[in-house]
This record gives sequence, C-alpha cells and structure tokens, in this order.
Amino acid sequence: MTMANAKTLIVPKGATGVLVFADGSAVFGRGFGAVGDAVGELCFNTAMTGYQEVMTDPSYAGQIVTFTFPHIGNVGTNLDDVEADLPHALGCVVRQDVTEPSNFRNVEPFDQWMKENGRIGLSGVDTRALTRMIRLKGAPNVVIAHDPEGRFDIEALANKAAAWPGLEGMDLAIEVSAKESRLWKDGVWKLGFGYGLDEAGEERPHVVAIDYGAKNNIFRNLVKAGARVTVLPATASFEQVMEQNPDGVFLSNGPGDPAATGEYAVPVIRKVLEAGKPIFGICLGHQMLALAAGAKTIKMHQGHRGANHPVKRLSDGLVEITSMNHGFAVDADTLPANVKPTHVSLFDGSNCGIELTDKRAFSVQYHPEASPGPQDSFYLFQRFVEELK
Ligand SMILES: NC(=O)CC[C@H](N)C(=O)O
Repeated sequence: MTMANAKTLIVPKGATGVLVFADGSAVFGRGFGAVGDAVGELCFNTAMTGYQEVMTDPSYAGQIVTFTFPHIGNVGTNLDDVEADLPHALGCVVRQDVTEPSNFRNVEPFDQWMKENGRIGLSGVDTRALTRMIRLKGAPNVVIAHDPEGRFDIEALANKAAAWPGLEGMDLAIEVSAKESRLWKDGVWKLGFGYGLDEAGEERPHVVAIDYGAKNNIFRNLVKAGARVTVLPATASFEQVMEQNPDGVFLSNGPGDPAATGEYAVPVIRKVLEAGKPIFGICLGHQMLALAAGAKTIKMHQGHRGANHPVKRLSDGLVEITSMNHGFAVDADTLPANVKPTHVSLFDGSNCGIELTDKRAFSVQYHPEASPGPQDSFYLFQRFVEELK
C-alpha cells in the first residue's frame, strides 16, 4: 500500500486502480470491474461471506466498501444471493486479486459482473490497514478510479473527493426506492402456495412495506413468517398506504442520512401510528420510527458493518449474533418517555432496538433477515406477523 501527497505523487508501475482521499493522499492497486471513477464514502465491512449480498444491498448507495476478509469474488456471482437487481455500492476495495470463480452456483465471474453493472473494484490493497485508518479517523470521502493504462490525475481526483458533500444531510432513499407499488411474489412462489393465501387457503395478513431501499430478503422473511406483502415507494403518502388496506406497515432499510429521508417519511409514519396500524422497522426503518416518535439520529464515527455484531435483548439478556450495515444511529439519550429501548450493541452500547409503549410499533437497527446467527432474530418477523392476525 502506497500513500503519498497528490503533488509529489508518482503512479507506481503496474498500478491500474487507485483510491484518492480529499487531502490528496492515495492508495494504489489493481483496478477491476468498470473503468472510470466514482466518489462516495469509504466504509469497511468485516463479514467473511456474502459479498454479493453486500454489493447489492441498496443501503450501500453512495458508499465504497472495503472488505477486511481477503478473498472476495472467489465464488463468483449467482442469481440467488442478491438483495436487489443491481449492485448499489459504488465499488469495492479488496486484498487479493479476484480469481476464477469456483462454485457450482456461479453464473458470472465477480469482476465481469462488476463491470457489466458499472461498479469499480480495486485489489491488492492492505484492507485491514485501511480499516484501522477508518477506525482511527472515521469514514472518509474518497474517489475510486480504474484505468487499465494507469493514467490518473490524482490532484483532480482529490478535488473531486473534497468537493463531494458527504452522506450527512443526503437523502438517497428516493433514488433507490421502488418507483411504483407492486405485489411481492418471489418468496410465496418459492414456498409453493398461492399468493395471498396460506397453506390452509386462508387470507394472509397484509403487510404494506414502504421501500426506502429494501433488501429482498426482508420480504422473503415476512412471507416466510406468514404475511403477504405489497411494496410502496419511499414517497408514498398516508392515503396511498391506507388505500392498500394494510394490517400492518413495514419500514425498510435504506441508504443515506435518516434525518434527510425523515423530512418526508416522518409525517406519513406519524399518521400511520395515529391510525393505530402496527409498525415494524429495520435499520433505516428503525431510524424512521425513532424520528417519528420524536428521537434524534446521529452520524457514527465509523459505523457498524459486518456479520458478527452481538446485540443484547434487554427484556431477558439474550444475545443475538446479528448482521449490521449502518453509519447513523438513534441517539438513545433523545428517546422520549413513551419509547422503550429494547436492544443494545455489545460492541459500543449504541441503541439497536425500540418499542413504543403506547402504540403497537417496534424496530431494530440490525438486519434480522440476514441470519448470521443464523436464526437468532427471525422471531421479530414472527412477532410482527402474529400481531397482525
Ligand atoms: N442499512 C440501513 O438501512 C442503513 C441506514 C442508514 N443509511 C445508515 O447508514 O445508518
């Protein structure tokens, strides 16, 4: 890993990719995937598996992911491990070069998949050193660039990184959300019985999900727990939500600053609460519920991204091993009297769950659908769907 100042920088021989920081420092390596450059926030993920799920999680919009696990791409890409149709992370930084895929499920090599989807990769980087740097200084704004000829104007790229306003104050949900309402069918078909009906032919409880950048596996889990799901765009009005005749409302995960998305989402959620409809939120959805209840969210120093985050359930002390991906958090000190904290991170004590004491609404900061535990947190989907029956 080479770091130097933009003015004195010489691109090392053989370097075809680079990460450029706003202060002009740079990390060189080998580019893969798409050619070009992209600007965003650099964050690290410590998960040892699931790179395709990470790359396709819409909550990574506006971000470049550096993986601490060295072997990324070695099982290629497939049609199952996707949280959305496209990768949403802008790019990724990895230790080892991407090798030929070796897996029976592989349909396309990782580097080719990245290229086809316009996503930039950088390999040959000491990603653990990069991670330590982020831990020390916080998540930086960077440009990732790939040029097979190794021609990089570092100063121009540094200026681009410096000019990017950063995730704070940025609403990205609006960009990645579904544009139209639709029925969620995938999981129901896979379970082998008709849409809307359960095994006994009974109507399933109807969950109306507000999509701020939802991961597909959340809907699969709602269906698995016994619900049928209608997905609405992030900007859906209270009237549009109620038109669907929901038994309950789900608030999805999503990218960007929750406070920015909250500007249009919170008034809708408050009305849903007043109407007495049960609510369940995950990640950004958790932050939305907290904001609607009157709490505040804050930007974290480095965020939580990985698949082994221990979370304590306060009701009985049970510890769940969870998957996380968030760079903002609900400020526990701002929770109003009618909001009870239900879960807490054992890494840093930050809030990981809430419940409203005067309404049927609860939410978690982590991802119960991602199942690293593996099933530690599925009870949340069951609890919500039972509530609706
Ligand atoms: N996964 C998510 O929903 C992330 C929520 C929010 N964008 C954050 O970074 O905190």
